[in-house]
Parts: sequence; structure tokens; C-alpha cells
Amino acid sequence: MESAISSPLSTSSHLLPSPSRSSLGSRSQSFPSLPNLRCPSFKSRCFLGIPFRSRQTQPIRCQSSNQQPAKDDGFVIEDVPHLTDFLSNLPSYPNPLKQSQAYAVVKQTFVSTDDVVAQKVVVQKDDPRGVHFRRAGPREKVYFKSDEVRACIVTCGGLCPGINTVIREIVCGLNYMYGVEDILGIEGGYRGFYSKNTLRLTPKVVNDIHKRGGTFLRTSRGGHDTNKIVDNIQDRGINQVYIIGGDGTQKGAALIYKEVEKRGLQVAVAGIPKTIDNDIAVIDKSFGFDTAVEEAQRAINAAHVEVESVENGVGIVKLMGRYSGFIALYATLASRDVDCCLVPESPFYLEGRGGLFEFVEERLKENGHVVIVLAEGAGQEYIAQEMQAVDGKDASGNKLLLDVGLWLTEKIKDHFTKVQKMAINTKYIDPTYMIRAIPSNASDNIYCTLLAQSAVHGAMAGFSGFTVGPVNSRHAYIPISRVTETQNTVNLTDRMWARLLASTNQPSFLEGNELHERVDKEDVDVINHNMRATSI
Ligand SMILES: Nc1ncnc2c1ncn2[C@@H]1O[C@H](COP(=O)(O)OP(=O)(O)O)[C@@H](O)[C@H]1O
Ligand SMILES: O=P(O)(O)OC[C@H]1O[C@](O)(COP(=O)(O)O)[C@@H](O)[C@@H]1O
Ligand SMILES: [Mg+2]
Repeated sequence: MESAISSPLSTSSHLLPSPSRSSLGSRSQSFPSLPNLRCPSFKSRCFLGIPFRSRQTQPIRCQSSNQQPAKDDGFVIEDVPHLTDFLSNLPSYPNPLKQSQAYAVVKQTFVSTDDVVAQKVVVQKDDPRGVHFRRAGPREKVYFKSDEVRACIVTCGGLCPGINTVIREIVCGLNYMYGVEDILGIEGGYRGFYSKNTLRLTPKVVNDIHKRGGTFLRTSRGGHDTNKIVDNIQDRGINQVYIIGGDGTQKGAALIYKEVEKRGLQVAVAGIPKTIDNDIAVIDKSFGFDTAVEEAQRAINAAHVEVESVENGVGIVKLMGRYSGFIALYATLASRDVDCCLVPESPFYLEGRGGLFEFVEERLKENGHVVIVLAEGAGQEYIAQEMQAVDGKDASGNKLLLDVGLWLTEKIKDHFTKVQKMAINTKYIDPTYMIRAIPSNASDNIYCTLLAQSAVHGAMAGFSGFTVGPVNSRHAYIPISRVTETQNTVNLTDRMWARLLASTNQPSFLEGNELHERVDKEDVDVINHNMRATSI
């Protein structure tokens, strides 16, 4: 690999020529006719004659660079920063992948600088073209010499199947594709930058780690100190930082990027989104989610076997999902043994007509047993009202949740024995840590590989302050702020939730037209948010 990098580079005939970044000629170009459209963080940039939009600006309608009126078709790019935004004279080099045997027969090794991924694929004829993200993948030019790269990897937040695969593939991707040999592991999350020694990572060291659960680099909550971290990055001569973690971690990554930019350092900061809850916005799905849904089947199956074997058996399985009930929803749909699924987005109530107790009673009479799956964030307001618990937080500032599974088990037990005078058999299963701790399955492993490689290509190409992930199945570079400003939640007005209701035939816990009235008034995200906050 090294010799391939240092050998003279030839342009393979199979490579389609793609315009270089500078040939687009518009990164630092201003638009005299549109003086107010400057984007503070990305400067004034243009793509196919259309300025990029930052989060601070409104959607832009513009003229092309030759001052011909551009077609106003509502095309918007939400682009990621590039090192040349603040280091204008940074030299670039031909991508060593040009010499790669693996890519020798690939029709188009490099992603065209013009390629973008549409956020919305279901559209109507007259809709504006909408928001797009830069397509991920290798670029013809890189902004780092391979032997000058000193990369580091850090993992933060809770565990999730697949973290080790991402670590492994970043190391192998950097080494095998780009000939990078200097890769450091930061131990124990963000605080490891300034409180621990680093680990040397090589393909050999990480060879088998994808077969294990957890994180080879260990993790932590809290301890994010931007200045100390960036001081450390600077002191160690690190110039590529790969940060694997959830929404909290990505917020931390954005602060690191901003500080790096402020100090004018040639450091690429790449975020790889991790969350078992699947609550990261914009991307299709987070890694480890499929594995978690699969593993949850074992807990649901165990609950079903238990309650089927006794009289009036009530099985309760609590799954992960602080604010988003995706694991509960998908695990329920996959299982077919679940009678009722409760998620944080959908309020429920226990007593009276249409309530959970009535439903449980009906199912017990009908089948002799019932299985309830609930996400950990479901019904929190309900429990808090009763328990008057103090608002606890973890080291990262996340609200500590009360155990809804235990609470519901007690409530059901109480109701049937004391009020209904009916003997029931409750079985409560909380498989959270058993699920989180397993290695990722085959499809998540492949997904993790793509994420890692996309991150490596992006950093080598000089992008920074970005998160990588699939948008409508195509990997894209997404501004970090886009994945941290909102959370992905189960949309009760989507067909997926209706599919669940149709499959379990559970009550919707919503009075008649209440939901539809709200849909008319507000947009879907607001509804989800309101539903979480509604007291029941
Ligand atoms: N708003 C924030 N700004 C900076 N760092 C943050 C922020 N929120 C969380 N972090 C840091 O990110 C790391 C992981 O956050 P946490 O919420 O525990 O997990 P996750 O990233 O999985 O959501 C912790 O080290 C925490 O200090
Ligand atoms: O007990 P821990 O390690 O703090 O983790 C519990 C939390 O971690 C999660 O599994 C994932 O949370 P993060 O993605 O924020 O790390 C949640 O579902 C759960 O509430
Ligand atoms: Mg989080």
C-alpha cells in the first residue's frame, strides 16, 4: 500500500473525470446580486450555481455563477464544512485509491463532487426539489498525505451492538485503502483524551474485535471538556478525529470541530452516529438497531412461553427507548406474540373504558395470557406523578428514567388481585443490558463497515464537522447540527404505527378524532413532541 502511494500516479482510463472542488470554482465565490445570502459558517459557497444553505439561513433561491437566472426549483444543499473553508491554501493530493487493486475494475472509483442525496424521495410533480446532502464516498483529491495522518478514534455514551465493527473498519479502512499507519485509540470516552494514555491501533490489534460486544476502547458518560480535548488533539499532533456516539456525543463533536476551526488546525472531525434507540434524526436507521430488534425477540419469546404455561399469565417486557419507541415497535411487529406495545410517543391510560386494564382482562378471557412490550420511556409522566421522584440525571445530563416495567407490573397485579379479585401470574423481563452487550449481526456488520469507510473517505477528502449516515439508503455527509437539533421519534400519524395497531389490535388510547384534529393543526414533529409531554 505504501509503495502504491509513493509511486507516480497515473490516471486510469476507467475513471470518469469529475470536476475538482476548485473547478466548481464557487466555494469562496460571492454573489454580487445576492449580497445577503452569506452563510456565516460555510462562507459563501455554491454548488451547480446554487449557494449552499447553512442552518442559519433560509432556503436560498439564487442565480448561477454566470449570472444567468437559475431555475427556481427549490433545490437546497445542506453542506458540511471543509478544511479549505478556513485553510485556503491547503494542498491537495491525488487519492491513493487510484492505485488500489480493489478498486481497479470499479467503473467510477470516485464520487463526483456534484453528487448529492435527496432527503425526501416521495414527492409530487410540483413539489420543490428540496433538501439534499453531499453524497459520501472517496474523492479524486485528498487533503492529507497518508504518512502524515495521525488519526484517533473515541467511543462515548451507552453500548450498542456494532461499535467494535466500526472501530475495526475505521482502522482497516485507513490502513488498507489509504496506507495510514498512525492510528490511536482514545480510551474511555471523551475524558480519555486528557486523562488516559492512548492505544496504538493496527489492523492486527483490531482483527477480531467485531466478534465481541461492547467497545474495545471502552466508553463513558460526561467528561466533555472542549478546550482540554482540543489541547490534547493539538499536543499529540492528531489530525483526524473519529467520534462514535449518540446525540450527546455528536453535540460534543460539533463543539470540538468549532474549536478546531477557531484555532485554524488542519484536523478533520468525523462523527459516526451510534444509538441503539434509533433516535438520531435524518439517517434511515442507526447501526445495532436491527441486532437489538432481533435479540429482543428472545426476551419476548421467553415472556410468551412463560405466560402460556400458567393460568392468567401476564408477561411484561421492557425494551430500550428513552424518547423513541422504535425498538418496541419493530420488535412487536416482528414477534406476533405481543398483545400490546407501549411507546413514549403514545400516551396510554390504565383504568376505564378503552384503558389498558380492560384490554388485559379481555385478552386473558380470550387467550388465557397476554404479553405487553413497552419502551423504557413510556408512561414516565404517569409514574412521576405518583412517585414524586427527584429529577435525577446521569453524568452526561440525560434524565434518569423510572422503571416503567416494574411499575406497570405492580399496577396490573394490584388491579387484578385487589379490584377484579382475579388471580394472575405476572412475569417481568428487562433484557436491556443483555441486548446492548451482544455483537452486531451480519447486516449491521455490513452497515458498520459502510459507515466507517464513508467516514474515512470524508476525512481524507478534507471534510470536517460532519456526521455520516444513510439517507434513503445512500450514504451522505450530514452537518452535525442536523442530527442533534431534533430527535427521531415514532410518528403516530405514519402508516407504521397503524400497522402495529392493526397487527396487535390494541387500543390506540386516543379518543375518536383527537389525533386527526391535531394533525390538521400542527405538523407531525410537533405532534410527536406534544404527545410526549401530554399528561395522561
Ligand atoms: N450538549 C453536549 N455538549 C457537549 N458534550 C456532550 C453534550 N451532551 C453529551 N455530551 C458528551 O457526550 C458523551 C456521550 O453522551 P451521552 O448522552 O452519555 O451518550 P450518547 O452520545 O450516546 O447520547 C459524554 O461524554 C457527554 O459528556
Ligand atoms: O444504563 P446506562 O448505561 O446509562 O444506559 C441506559 C441508556 O442507554 C441507552 O441504551 C442508549 O442511550 P445512549 O444512546 O444515549 O447512550 C438507552 O436506551 C438507555 O436509557
Ligand atoms: Mg443519547
